[in-house]
Amino acid sequence: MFLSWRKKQARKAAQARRILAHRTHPDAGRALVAHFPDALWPAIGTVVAGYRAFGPEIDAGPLMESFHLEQVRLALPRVVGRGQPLTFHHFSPGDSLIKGPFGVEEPAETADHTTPKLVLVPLLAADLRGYRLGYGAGYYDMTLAALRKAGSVTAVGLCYDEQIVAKVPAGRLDEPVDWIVTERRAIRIAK
Ligand SMILES: Nc1nc2c(c(=O)[nH]1)N(C=O)[C@@H](CNc1ccc(C(=O)N[C@@H](CCC(=O)O)C(=O)O)cc1)CN2
Ligand SMILES: Nc1ncnc2c1ncn2[C@@H]1O[C@H](COP(=O)(O)OP(=O)(O)OP(=O)(O)O)[C@@H](O)[C@H]1O
Repeated sequence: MFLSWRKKQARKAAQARRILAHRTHPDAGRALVAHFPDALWPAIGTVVAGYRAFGPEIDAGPLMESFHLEQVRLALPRVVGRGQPLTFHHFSPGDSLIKGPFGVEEPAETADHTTPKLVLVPLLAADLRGYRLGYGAGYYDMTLAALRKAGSVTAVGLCYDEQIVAKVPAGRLDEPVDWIVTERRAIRIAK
């Protein structure tokens, strides 16, 4: 069956599961911090891309705040347009943001560009091969492909434990994450 159709079905099931998980674990974003692996904990000055949680996404805020307190440089993505990778821009907690497509908050176009070494990726569903589903626009696939081509980057998917499934439909263009961190554990994806 066509991959796009399988992804659409998987996305539907995953959306329902994520809403339920979000309701069940209101403190999950804080629990993530405790499970973030020491081996990945960024050094002072490292650029880390986070995200502003939208709807039932697991909250990356507490993890980003912990990084900020340790002088890690935070960045957030901006949607440039369909078929184009996201761009990353410096961000500090308290900076004003604007509403982008879907109502996701983003830095203004004028905010300084940066290239992250660590990217926190919001997951809709993921499997133990690191394959993931997102909104379906391919933005993170394109973005990770571009960052990986340009240099070394670590992609850490964040999700509720219930979002991990046996197998996510995946194809040639899908870029797996290197780690998955949930409110319960951290999983290193075997290479
Ligand atoms: N929290 C969070 N931030 C994120 C993402 C995410 O998944 N979660 N993204 C992960 O990709 C990017 C934003 N992703 C988007 C994916 C699709 C559309 C989209 O389909 N927009 C419609 C119009 C929506 C509307 O305004 O009604 C369109 O372009 O047709 C927009 C943003 C960057 N920031
Ligand atoms: N590296 C790429 N270059 C060009 N197009 C791509 C690339 N990666 C994915 N796409 C396209 O993006 C579309 C959506 O991809 P996919 O269904 O994998 O989304 P997703 O992984 O759920 O979304 P996202 O990456 O935004 O979270 C597909 O039509 C796919 O062909």
